[in-house]
Amino acid sequence: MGHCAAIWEQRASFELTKDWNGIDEVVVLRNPKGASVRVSLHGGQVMSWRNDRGEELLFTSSKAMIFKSPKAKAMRGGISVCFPQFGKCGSLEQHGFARNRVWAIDHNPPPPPNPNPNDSTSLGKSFIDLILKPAQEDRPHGFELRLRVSLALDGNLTLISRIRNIKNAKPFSFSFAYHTHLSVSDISEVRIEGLETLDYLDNLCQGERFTEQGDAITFESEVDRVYLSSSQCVAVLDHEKKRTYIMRKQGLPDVVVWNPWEKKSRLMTDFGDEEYKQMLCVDGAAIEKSITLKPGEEWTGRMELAAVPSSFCCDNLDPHLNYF
Ligand SMILES: O=P(O)(O)OC[C@H]1O[C@@H](O)[C@H](O)[C@@H](O)[C@@H]1O
Repeated sequence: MGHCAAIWEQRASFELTKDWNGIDEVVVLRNPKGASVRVSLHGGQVMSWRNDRGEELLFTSSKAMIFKSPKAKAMRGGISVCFPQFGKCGSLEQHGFARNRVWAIDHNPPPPPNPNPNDSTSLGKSFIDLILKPAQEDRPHGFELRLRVSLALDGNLTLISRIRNIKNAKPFSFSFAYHTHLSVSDISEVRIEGLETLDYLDNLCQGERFTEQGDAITFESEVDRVYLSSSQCVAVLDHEKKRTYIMRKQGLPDVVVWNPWEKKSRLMTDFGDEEYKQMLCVDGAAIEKSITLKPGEEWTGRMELAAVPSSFCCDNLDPHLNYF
């Protein structure tokens, strides 16, 4: 294993390339097996995650508007960062400003505050560190948001966000989500495991609280829910593709599940009428209980995604296990 890691580290690299429209920079991470991840500096948004067979694992709308100016909205698809607000719960634009801003590459990120000796976040991985600092008018103002996006040798994608309240700033509170658009073969063939029996807030019923009735979640109409206090592991099973996405998370107790279904899809200008069939949003999030940071404090939210053959899941997945 040590030998493999050494070879991998020599080869680990990322390329910095210009986006298709020549305006926004995109970082491309590759692993030696051919898996890749593309991250835009616009929004710190993950735009693509491909496995070693070149299959795209994230959904992007064919009508997605690619950022055409620094003020452009987030692209419809991939994984975007919702900060400091989730949805419309606050005075800011939907899902906060972080996904609409141009981030910078962080060439010298500070070490994590409480390093875990077993944490191999950077070991054997290709990664990029990005940073977002507040604009003059931003509230909260005293934050620094760091995002590490890494691609492992096994093709797993990990996002680690660290939000710090800088010294001498006022305490502030925020919500957070990794707005994750998974690519699925057919939404009616998909089910989510790991959220059974949980309470959820239903955004289609003014945020009213309900309890899931104990079955895996399947889809036959619009869904827009925030599942509360979930375990660290959630699985999305795609029967037709025989593929399972496994989401492991830390610091992100909630899980948003969203599919606009037919009627709402038609109202979205950057989304095809039929594309709801090929997309499912499952977001690792901290929404119900907002996070509060005093000056000098830091919060970390980590989400790891794996895409494995479904046979792996049946035999090996226990959503209640601690995978970290
Ligand atoms: O169009 P946006 O801003 O990316 O949001 C899409 C959806 O994102 C989900 O996370 C929300 O729960 C939905 O309410 C929202 O409609």
